[in-house]
Amino acid sequence: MSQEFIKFMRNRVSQPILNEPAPNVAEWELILDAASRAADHGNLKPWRFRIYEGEGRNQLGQIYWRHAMAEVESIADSKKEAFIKKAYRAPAILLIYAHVQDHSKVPAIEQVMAVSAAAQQALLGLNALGYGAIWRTGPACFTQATKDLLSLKEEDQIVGLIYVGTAKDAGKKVLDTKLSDRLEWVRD
Ligand SMILES: Cc1cc2nc3c(=O)[nH]c(=O)nc-3n(C[C@H](O)[C@H](O)[C@H](O)COP(=O)(O)O)c2cc1C
Repeated sequence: MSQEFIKFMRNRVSQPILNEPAPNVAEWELILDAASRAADHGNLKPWRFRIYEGEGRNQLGQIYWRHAMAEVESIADSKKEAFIKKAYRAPAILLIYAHVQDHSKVPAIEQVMAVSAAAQQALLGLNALGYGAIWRTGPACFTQATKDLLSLKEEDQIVGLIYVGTAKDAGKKVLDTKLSDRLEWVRD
């Protein structure tokens, strides 16, 4: 098991082209329950998950569009369709965000880090059940306008939108990690 698991992690890839099916409810619960075992200082469970699927994706697309209208001066109405379509690039989209609490020992950054760890666990869990996924963000994830449109609180922090489905290209090349350029040992 251990070598297999290491190999599984080592060969993880993101999948940009995603078709049906996406996980069913039981699979989502299994994956997100496992993701909820991410390292978590203070056991705050700062992660929050929201899944957009089916016509629910329209709500997200509308948010993409309304955000663009708020941010870009004189954006043409003809662009609306393209923004809505962004939310239909995968059969399901997992919004993962941190619900950051005021805490004497666990600063906000650590809470966001814990949610980031949960997002990575979710990626691995999705892959383990045979689904493809890609973690996306973008500047729009970090504006108060987006938080308002998503009905998030001011102190919340979006960590990612994970697009999920079944990979079109299951044989995507796994890149070299170039670990040796990034690893140092301190021995004496
Ligand atoms: C926080 C975060 C945000 C990301 N945002 C985007 C994004 O908006 N668009 C994108 O194409 N890739 C984004 N990526 C990168 C992809 O998720 C993916 O890692 C990258 O395409 C490399 O593919 P690989 O995971 O197969 O090596 C993001 C990754 C992280 C960790």
